[in-house]
Amino acid sequence: MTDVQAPETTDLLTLHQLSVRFRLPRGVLVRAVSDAALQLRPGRVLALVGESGCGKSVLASALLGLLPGNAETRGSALLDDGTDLLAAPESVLAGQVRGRRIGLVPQSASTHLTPVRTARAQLVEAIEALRGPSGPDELARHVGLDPADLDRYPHELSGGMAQRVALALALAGDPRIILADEPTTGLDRPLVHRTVDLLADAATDDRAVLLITHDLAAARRVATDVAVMYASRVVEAGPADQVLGDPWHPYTSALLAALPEGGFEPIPGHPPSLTELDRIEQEWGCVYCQRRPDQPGFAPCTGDPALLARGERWIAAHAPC
Ligand SMILES: Nc1ncnc2c1ncn2[C@@H]1O[C@H](COP(=O)(O)OP(=O)(O)OP(=O)(O)O)[C@@H](O)[C@H]1O
Ligand code: NI
Repeated sequence: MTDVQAPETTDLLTLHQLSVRFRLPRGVLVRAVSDAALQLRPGRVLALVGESGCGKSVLASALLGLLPGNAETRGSALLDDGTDLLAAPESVLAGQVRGRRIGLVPQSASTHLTPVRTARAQLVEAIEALRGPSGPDELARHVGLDPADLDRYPHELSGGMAQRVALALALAGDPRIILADEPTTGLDRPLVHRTVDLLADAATDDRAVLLITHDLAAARRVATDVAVMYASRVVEAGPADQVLGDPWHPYTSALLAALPEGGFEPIPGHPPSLTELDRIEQEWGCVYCQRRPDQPGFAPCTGDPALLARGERWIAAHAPC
């Protein structure tokens, strides 16, 4: 009898020490992403959360090869076929990655659509350009849209319908990864819920979803995994229920305390300037220590932000308490 082995789950995307910095005039360096190490797995929704300006969108742009000319990258971002998104030429990124391997859900579905053409015309164009395997009606049904609604112009679509069209467009090239950067900006709470639920449904087809958001409540609703980013670093990552239910890093606790159900306690102070991180890390060990030096029981970290891991969870810099 032969042993039956469970199939290995392959990560669809693996980030190794991904770093991005921007070179500004007069030798100033902006450290936007520092040593990010993350995995996207089929069937899972990874929420990347953190305050405005911590580097979430820069990380997304790095994965899509859409960084501006003054950006420098280090590390790697490997697709399951070995393609390194940081090293691939633009011809590969444009022809094989964007839309085909990674579908992008825009920040604002309604403004993303061309106003003078029906949803169907735009979807058909995307399917043809990406040589997608599904027709427009099939994609519409897949995202819970009545195919007849594809014949509407964008201004005739409700917010929820526009979101569904945007997701259908992102799925047109049948990508295994969906990347959504702040897809709920400006939406009311019920539509936020419907939008993230729709993304979570996309993950159930063995896709991976990377949901970038500063809406922790939305992340909690659908994420299977959470990565918390602060001042360019992922400071804590792991299964969503564990990270959000029992945070290890004080920054994660602080983000949760700022939610209505956490008591609306704003995080004191401000994140540091991303041009100052080298100096702050040298002085304080970790940048979050510098923000909250007066917190009771707060022992500043020393040395580099070494990773502490237990099972699927890990944090940087702060020992789990
Ligand atoms: N081309 C650039 N040159 C210099 N700095 C840049 C450039 N692009 C982005 N940055 C800086 O990188 C940092 C990270 O920005 P990013 O947009 O990734 O933040 P974010 O976490 O996505 O915030 P938000 O939640 O507001 O979208 C910011 O301080 C931003 O000013
Ligand atoms: Ni610290």
